[in-house]
Amino acid sequence: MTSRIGVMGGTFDPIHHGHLVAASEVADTFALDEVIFVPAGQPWQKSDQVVSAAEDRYLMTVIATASNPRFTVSRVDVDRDGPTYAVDTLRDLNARYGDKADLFFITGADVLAKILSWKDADQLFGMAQFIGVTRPGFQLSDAHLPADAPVSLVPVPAMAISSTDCRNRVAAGQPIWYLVPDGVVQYITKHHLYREPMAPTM
Ligand SMILES: Nc1ncnc2c1ncn2[C@@H]1O[C@H](COP(=O)(O)OP(=O)(O)OP(=O)(O)O)[C@@H](O)[C@H]1O
Ligand SMILES: O=C(O)c1ccc[n+]([C@@H]2O[C@H](COP(=O)([O-])O)[C@@H](O)[C@H]2O)c1
Repeated sequence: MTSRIGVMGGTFDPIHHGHLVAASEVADTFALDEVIFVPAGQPWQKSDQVVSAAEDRYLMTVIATASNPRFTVSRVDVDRDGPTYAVDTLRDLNARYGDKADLFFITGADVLAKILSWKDADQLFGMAQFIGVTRPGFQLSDAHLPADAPVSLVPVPAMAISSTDCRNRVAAGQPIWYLVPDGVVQYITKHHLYREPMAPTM
């Protein structure tokens, strides 16, 4: 039988409850068997900002998803050298699963609006179905996509949380409890993340 597998790509710096709620809602709506969270290795469209080490972002994603039996984490983008492109992510995952799985690539409304700027954008829609989820402050209609693009637009519970806000709150000494899973708060504290300016990693 063919599995239905969601692919939730992100920088996850840090992963927060907006990511988790979106993945959970899409898994329910589309009867997905699994959602694979895929932390980006080098998110090239964020090259103007400092991004934490991939290993920290990967480990926080593992911690955040550990309690959900349908959630898994892939190292496929973290372990690939160079800028992270979804076309490589989907090629690697399609090579791994072949005909055994249908892939559903999940993005927020802000990211969906930029998808035509991605590497080999013309190939992407043949490699997975795309699911754009609602996100406070962004309009799904901002994504001007080809009429025949395999994109579904899905409302999810509104979570006005961003990784940027979480980082800024930590730097300002404000709490991030309940914005991110408890284990992620503890990881950030233990590893002193976001407390002071970080050297660029790419
Ligand atoms: N609150 C949210 N609701 C719905 N989707 C979200 C939310 N936050 C992030 N996403 C989506 O999750 C994916 C990964 O997002 P990302 O890791 O870049 O988080 P972010 O909060 O947007 O980070 P940053 O503030 O650093 O830009 C993207 O497709 C993004 O649109
Ligand atoms: O393929 C690309 O060129 C591309 C450009 C920007 C973002 N993406 C993917 O979109 C997902 C969300 O990325 P980000 O940077 O918004 O965290 C993640 O899986 C990225 O690899 C992909």
